[in-house]
Amino acid sequence: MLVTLEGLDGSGKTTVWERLRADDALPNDAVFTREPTDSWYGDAVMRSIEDDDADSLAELFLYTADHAAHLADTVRPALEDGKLVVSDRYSDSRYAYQGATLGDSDHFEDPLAYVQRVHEPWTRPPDRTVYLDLDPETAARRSGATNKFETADYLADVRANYERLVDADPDRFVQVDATQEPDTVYERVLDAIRD
Ligand SMILES: Nc1ncnc2c1ncn2[C@@H]1O[C@H](COP(=O)(O)OP(=O)(O)OP(=O)(O)O)[C@@H](O)[C@H]1O
Ligand SMILES: Cc1cn([C@H]2C[C@H](O)[C@@H](COP(=O)(O)O)O2)c(=O)[nH]c1=O
Repeated sequence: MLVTLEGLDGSGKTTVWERLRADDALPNDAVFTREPTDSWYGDAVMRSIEDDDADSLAELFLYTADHAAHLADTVRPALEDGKLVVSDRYSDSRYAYQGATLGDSDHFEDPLAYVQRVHEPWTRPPDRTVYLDLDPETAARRSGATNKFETADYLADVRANYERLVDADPDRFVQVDATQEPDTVYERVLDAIRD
């Protein structure tokens, strides 16, 4: 089973993911993974994140290459072994974030739908996605605005894209209010995974 954690920068995904990894409530052979990955594909993505002038379309394909390698090297093998996989960010991050960065492009009428079409023939959709919902101002503040994505204006567009994804697939998404206390957020996420 593939479970993904999604949300704006600063919504608390990594905090929850690290706590899940340390918690014996989940199977002890569960695989904890993340995107961008810890690989040379992920390194290329990180270089792009740090480049304020990176081309948005080129950046989409860097993230997408990282996802393809992540699927081949980590996600599919673990699922074939019957393991639970918990990923901190996954394909919905591309749909929401690159769907927003490509919003200024003349090439696409609906950038989010385009990014989904790029993935559709070969990706492995999550079985459950926990969406940590947070307002863009708090997200920008919590994340420390350390990269070009971490501004309230941009994150407002990303949040609108996440909301569209949640509305389109209500059976897969479980929405958790990320303004709650960390312990409460954690319990809600654990319930969603156990369910
Ligand atoms: N429920 C919460 N309430 C208040 N602060 C929180 C909560 N959860 C996490 N934080 C704090 O917010 C900051 C960002 O948390 P975290 O790194 O887990 O977010 P993230 O979603 O993984 O962000 P990014 O996508 O930028 O990596 C950290 O300082 C963390 O301690
Ligand atoms: C996977 C993925 C990530 N991003 C953005 C979101 C963040 O601002 C950075 C790095 O992610 P982290 O969780 O803060 O380490 O990259 C993106 O735009 N598109 C993606 O597919």
